[in-house]
Amino acid sequence: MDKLIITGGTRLKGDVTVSGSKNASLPICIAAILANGASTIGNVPRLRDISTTAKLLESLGASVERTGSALRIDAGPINTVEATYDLVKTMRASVLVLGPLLARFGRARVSLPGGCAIGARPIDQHLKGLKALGAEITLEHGYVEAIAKKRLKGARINFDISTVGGTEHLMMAAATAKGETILENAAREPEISDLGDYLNRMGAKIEGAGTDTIRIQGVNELTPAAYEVMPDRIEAGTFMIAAAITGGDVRINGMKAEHLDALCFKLQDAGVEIVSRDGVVRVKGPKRPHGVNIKTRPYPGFPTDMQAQFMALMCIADGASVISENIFENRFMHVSELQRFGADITIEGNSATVKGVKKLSGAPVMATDLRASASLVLAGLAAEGTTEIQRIYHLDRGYERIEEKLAGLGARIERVKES
Ligand SMILES: CC(=O)N[C@H]1[C@@H](OP(=O)(O)OP(=O)(O)OC[C@H]2O[C@@H](n3ccc(=O)[nH]c3=O)[C@H](O)[C@@H]2O)O[C@H](CO)[C@@H](O)[C@@H]1O
Ligand SMILES: C=C(OP(=O)(O)O)C(=O)O
Repeated sequence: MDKLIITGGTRLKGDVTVSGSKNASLPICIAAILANGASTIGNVPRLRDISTTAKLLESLGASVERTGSALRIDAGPINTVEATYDLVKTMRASVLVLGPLLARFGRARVSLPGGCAIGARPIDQHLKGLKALGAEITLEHGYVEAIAKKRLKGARINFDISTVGGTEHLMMAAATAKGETILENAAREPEISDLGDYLNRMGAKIEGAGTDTIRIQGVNELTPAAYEVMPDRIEAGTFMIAAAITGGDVRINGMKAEHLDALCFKLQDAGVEIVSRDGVVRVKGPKRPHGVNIKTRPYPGFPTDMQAQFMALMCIADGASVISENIFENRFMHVSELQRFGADITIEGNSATVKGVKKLSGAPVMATDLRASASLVLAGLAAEGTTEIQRIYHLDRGYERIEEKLAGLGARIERVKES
């Protein structure tokens, strides 16, 4: 197992380029199942979750080849409709194969994803929607079995809560259903619009992706298509905080600033300078940020996937901040690790009060989930002395070559094999 060793205290400076979005690549690669042929998906990051997706698609019979940042996914040869526990347990998004398999083959058997470090994460909204489209669903031996005796049929589906995966899942399943589907109270994350654009490129008729009402006119079939995935807004946000927390001056290339408005406003409130021009976002950190409160919300609110990283920044703020997590019930795993750096944080219910300290000091810590790991890297960059982060396989799920990119900005960071 690899670990990261960081010697903190360097102001980051220079240029960094954002990779393709993990959270858009996953549903888009899975949507390729819907066409009987080969789609080429560009700007797909090299990440552990993407290798898991490739393995999952191959386990169904598809062929997946990578050339540079593009994946060619030939879903023509798919001959199995079962996604096993071994694959689904390592990546929750695997459950999204259920709808496309059901739509194309009339049946599917997919392991229940179960909970994970950040919460229980049920899929009731996904299943409610598939049932509304006419699927018969049974749960047995830890698997969801779905059967559609006839072609799925369009329906009006009102989500009880805002769910990104649920919205994506039903867009895929409804794309080839008979008639019209209307998704109400749909999630509005940019990755949903990206999936909608890819599906439309395949011949789907989807309007309103990115708003809370999505209208889908079912088509008879989808055809393979080429597509370029959007930039990763969470990776971009993480680099913004890396600049802010080190008092650095970093130019971030290839990001879409408009996807990160909520984060940008909060960073500016904290005293961070942000200038966006010609597709480049320049971020200059203050001597010391001010304490700022945040509440995580579905898009366009403050993203839960940036909560841990923002908390790392608040650990060295001048003043206190209250950070409320409203999306996942257990997304404060990083708190006990940040405390090892000397951070002053107390948790009450779904809120953490962070009293900024002047300096963090490097410490041995352990990564517990993807964004928690990113917060430890950020704290390590700001801390005095050396930080060792173990279990960084979590980080490799979502950040492409993070140590190389940070080293390119002057960070003293190296990956070593754990003995
Ligand atoms: C691969 C991917 O894109 N992952 C993102 C996606 O996860 P994911 O799609 O799993 O997140 P959801 O938006 O579905 O979950 C939001 C909340 O709804 C709950 N819920 C969800 C579905 C359901 O059927 N029932 C239910 O109760 C979840 O437990 C959670 O508390 O959106 C999250 C919220 O922005 C992000 O943190 C993840 O990075
Ligand atoms: C929680 C995340 O991913 P996933 O939904 O794949 O667990 C994330 O990207 O921060």
